[in-house]
Formats: sequence, C-alpha cells, structure tokens
Amino acid sequence: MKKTLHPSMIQQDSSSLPDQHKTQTTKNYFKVASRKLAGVFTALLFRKRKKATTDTNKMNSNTQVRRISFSTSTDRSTGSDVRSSAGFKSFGSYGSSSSASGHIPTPGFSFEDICKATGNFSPENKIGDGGFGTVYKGRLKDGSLVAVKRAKKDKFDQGLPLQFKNEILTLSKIEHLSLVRLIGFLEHKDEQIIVVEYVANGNLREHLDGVKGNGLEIAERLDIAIDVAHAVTYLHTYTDPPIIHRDIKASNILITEKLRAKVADFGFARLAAGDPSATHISTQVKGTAGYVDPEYTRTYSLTEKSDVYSFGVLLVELMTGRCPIESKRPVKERVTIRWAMKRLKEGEFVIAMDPKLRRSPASNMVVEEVLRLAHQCLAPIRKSRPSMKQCVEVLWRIRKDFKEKVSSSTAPCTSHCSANFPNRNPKSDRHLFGIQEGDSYGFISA
Ligand SMILES: Nc1ncnc2c1ncn2[C@@H]1O[C@H](COP(=O)(O)OP(=O)(O)OP(=O)(O)O)[C@@H](O)[C@H]1O
Repeated sequence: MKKTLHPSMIQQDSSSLPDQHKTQTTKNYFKVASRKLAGVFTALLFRKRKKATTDTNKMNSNTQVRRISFSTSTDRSTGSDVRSSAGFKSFGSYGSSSSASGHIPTPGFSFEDICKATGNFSPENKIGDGGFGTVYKGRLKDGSLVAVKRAKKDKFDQGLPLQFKNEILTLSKIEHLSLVRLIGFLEHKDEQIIVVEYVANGNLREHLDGVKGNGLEIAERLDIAIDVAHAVTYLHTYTDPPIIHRDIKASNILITEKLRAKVADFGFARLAAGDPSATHISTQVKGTAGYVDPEYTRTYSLTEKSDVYSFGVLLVELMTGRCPIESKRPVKERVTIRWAMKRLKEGEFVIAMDPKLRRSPASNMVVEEVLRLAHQCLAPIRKSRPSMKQCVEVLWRIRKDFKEKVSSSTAPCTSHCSANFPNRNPKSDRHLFGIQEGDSYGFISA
C-alpha cells in the first residue's frame, strides 16, 4: 500500500547535460574490497525490515574503481527477480498507465523511435557514460526530452541486462518529484535501452566543481539537501516495500534548471517484495567509495541507515565543496568527512566551508548546523544515526532559521567566522556536538 505523499515533498521541474565524475578509492577500501566485480550486477531483492544479517563473501576490488561492489554468495532474490522479469521485452509509463501498481505497461515507443529521438545515438547527444551504459539526450515524438541509457554491448556477458532490468523495475515502482522518473525500457535484438526523465542541468558534483552553473549559494545547497532528504525519505517510508537507494552520491543527484535536485540511478537499489523466499540478507556490498556505510561493509547487512550515512557524506560535500576522497591533498585532509568533522569539533567549521561560499552570519550558521547534522548521520553506530525523516525536519528548521537570520541581518560578514562567533568555545562545542575523541567515521586513521 502506498502512503500519501506529503505535499511539502513535492517540487519542480527538469532537463540537463552532465558528465561523469570519478571518485577515487582509498587504501582503506582496498583492504575491504580485493577485486572489482567483473560487471556490475544488481539483484532486486524485496527486503524485510530488521532482517538483514551477515553472510560470508568473496570480496572483489580494483584499485581505481569508483564503485565498490563485492559479492559473497548467491543472492537468493536475484534468481527470483530475474525470472519474474525475464519474460518481458519492454515496458514503460510513456503513453500508458502508471506502472506503480506493479502492472507492466506497454511502452509508447519502439527502438526506431529511440533511434530517431537520439539521432541514431549521435555523439552530439551523448550526455555521459556510466558504469553500465552510455546516456544520450533525446526527444520523443510528443516533444518531451528524455535521457536514454544504452547498455554497453561488451558488458552483456557480465550480467548487464539484468542490471538494466533491475534498475527500471525499481524505478517503475516509485513516483516522486525529487526522484528521476522512469519512462520506459525496451529490448531490441542485442540492445537494452532505458528511458528516463531528462534532467537538464548536470549533476551536483559538476555544480560543486564549477563545471556547471555559476556556483551554488548556501540557500541553494540547503534546498538541494532538503530535496534529496525528501526523496530518500520517500524511498524509505512511503514506498511499499521500502527501498534503500544504496548509491547516494553527488553524481547521482541531478540538478534542474531551477537548481533543485532529483535523485537518480537506482541501479543499486534493492527492492524486496514478491520473493517470499528472499531472506533479505545483504549478500553484496555495493556503493561508491567514500560514501559506503562502514557498518554495511563490515557486516553486509543493509538498512535505511546505510543511506543515512551516505547522505551525511553528501552533506559534508555540499558544505565543503570537496569530494569525499581528495587524494591530492595532505594526508590529514584526504578523507573529507574526517577532516571536516575535526574542524567542526574544534570550532573551526568555517575552515571547512567551501571557499566558493559567501561568508555571512546566516551562511556560517547553515554550514555549522548542516555539519552537525552530518556528524549525526556519520555516527559509526547505526542506532545513533537519525532517520531520513528526522534529517528532513532538521534541515527544514535550519532553512527557517536561515531565512530569519537573513531578513534580520543587513551586514554580511566577509572575514573569518570567529568574528561572527566571538564567544565560541571549541571545548564546549565538542561537548555540544557529542563528538568523541577517536571517532573515525568508518575510516582507519591515515
Ligand atoms: N536522467 C538524466 N538526465 C540527464 N542526465 C543524466 C540522467 N541520467 C544520467 N545522466 C548523466 O549521465 C551521466 C552518466 O550517468 P549514469 O547514471 O549512467 O552514470 P553515473 O551515475 O555517473 O555513474 P555510475 O552509473 O557508474 O555510478 C552522468 O553525467 C549523469 O549526470
């Protein structure tokens, strides 16, 4: 049963042109992942709450992989889901009834239509490359803009079609304005195509890097955080069964022309329904280096709190502008969350603030408060992390405080934040934040 979407979760538009961002692994991850899985595969797994447990796995890694994907044993739900999806050739919501009911609708387009829409997959229309396909911009017959994800043929032997089917099956079950909408999927000879809503303004990482747009103001970053928190709350709370995204990261946050966010790439999402035999044991650790819940990598058990952890990393990214792993920086700054949390703990959060952000009492307040929330999300023990819904509430409160502060303040501060907070006492802040000496945020000290 689908619960009613809270009106405040609804927001706007779409359209884009991004490129891929490369996240680097750290040697800490090398310890965990010993070889990258040949081919990314996703199992659709209908998960039961509170039942994720450990499994023994053989681990895989690659020194320069963005994604960590290491598997241990057969994911029981995979077989079930593969079977359930094996019979169809195509489906989608374009020109058909909603797919949210689980009914597989008939697509409103053919492979020829997709060729026309993308100019025969013209390089000019290429948006970017992902782990399992190339993404093109296209225009369908009705004039609507779409993103067309075409599976890489050389990956077929490695289970790529399954990845695609899983992604679209997951997408077909969800509807939210801050989540990228599935339009359709089709198979044609050896082609697998997924068609999703086109989001016009690149991804968050590109905006933070300055590759796209004119730089994000603090209020825009806060709105983006709220959009993502809404979307993930929806996945966790308002879908039945709940969905864990598993790959929340800046390059999966697409940005609209109005600088609002839409969460994309559900290739790693694990659904858990329809397979009564599924144990919901997490048998594969998936995600992107720097974002993965350390408890998940340790125990192979996946819960919504794993997304909360990744969201915490994203919050730090939004406030600092830095990637989760910054391998070219001095050792102490390479793991951004550890560096930023230390700055926060020592009352120097403004040092961690993205230099591109304008300093003002209001924006400083946002950075500090958001980093505090991030600190909670990054708690090594899951139980200590807030739910996504709680994150939404905290972010709303920060936005409200920000607006009040902006309207009551006329003189922006351009110097170091200590000027704004002359009475700040790092020691009392440490107490306030509850940060303990030795908090590692899942990373082994360098
Ligand atoms: N719906 C969309 N609208 C516009 N651009 C998109 C859309 N989906 C993906 N893109 C862009 O296409 C590129 C490739 O996306 P894709 O999701 O395939 O890979 P990724 O998420 O960057 O990498 P990976 O899949 O390996 O995690 C990215 O730059 C992304 O911003």
